[in-house]
Amino acid sequence: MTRDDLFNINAGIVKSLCTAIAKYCPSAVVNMISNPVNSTVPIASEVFKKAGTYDEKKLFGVTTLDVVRAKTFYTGKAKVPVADVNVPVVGGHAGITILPLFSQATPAGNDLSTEDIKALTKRTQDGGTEVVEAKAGKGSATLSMAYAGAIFADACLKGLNGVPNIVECSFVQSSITELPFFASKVRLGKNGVVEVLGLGPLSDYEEEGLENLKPELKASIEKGIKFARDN
Ligand SMILES: NC(=O)c1ccc[n+]([C@@H]2O[C@H](COP(=O)([O-])OP(=O)(O)OC[C@H]3O[C@@H](n4cnc5c(N)ncnc54)[C@H](O)[C@@H]3O)[C@@H](O)[C@H]2O)c1
Ligand SMILES: O=C(O)C[C@H](O)C(=O)O
Repeated sequence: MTRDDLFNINAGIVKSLCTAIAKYCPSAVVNMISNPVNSTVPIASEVFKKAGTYDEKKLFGVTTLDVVRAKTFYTGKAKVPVADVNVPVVGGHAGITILPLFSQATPAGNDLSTEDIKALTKRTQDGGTEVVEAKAGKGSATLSMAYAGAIFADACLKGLNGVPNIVECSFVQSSITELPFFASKVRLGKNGVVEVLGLGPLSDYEEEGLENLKPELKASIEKGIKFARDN
């Protein structure tokens, strides 16, 4: 099962929860973790627009798990201390839409080959599946989810409390590509998003990944918008 297969069940749940958010806590910061995030965030935006409460600075898709995975796998290969590692992950939160930018990873892992980078990228994209397969029929990808969710929620709270320079990757309304929603580094502040940061310099491999992910991500976004408008 892919995250997209969850659409039929979760789209309606997300829509009803967002309808309640619009009614009872219309100015809340909403961290959307329900899958498929690439569609549920657009669903939420449509529900909030219809209710007149949409604030694009306060709607986030949680993609932190992809960053946690990219950092962990990179650390293992690059032999650098995990506590110091940073890897931006952009695009979306499903399969090839997850695009880790290992060319921007810090500290740099200078001796990583192109094949290493390709393998790390694939492993990050398939991180959830790897857990599901390891559990061998005993359930979903329940590894490090709470950890990732807590990192992102904590960053949002720090931003809301005025702590400066809080930056995390998240799937947000965006104009850094032609797609209306996109995950990239986002600066967080007292009202949610302060700034959606650009992608920075990409390697040829990442440029190719970026172009390859756009059709799937576009379709998932449009599917969410259509669902919200038709239901
Ligand atoms: N974005 C991410 O990184 C990420 C990480 C973890 C989980 N997820 C997603 O989060 C969702 C939840 O995963 P989980 O592991 O916590 O699942 P879970 O089954 O443990 O929990 C789901 C909860 O939703 C409740 N629920 C069901 N229908 C509801 C409704 N109509 N209204 C309100 N609540 C309802 C259930 O009672 C249950 O408590 C899934 O869509 C999963 O794919 C995403
Ligand atoms: O895939 C899931 O079910 C949860 C989460 O989105 C993940 O990346 O593991």
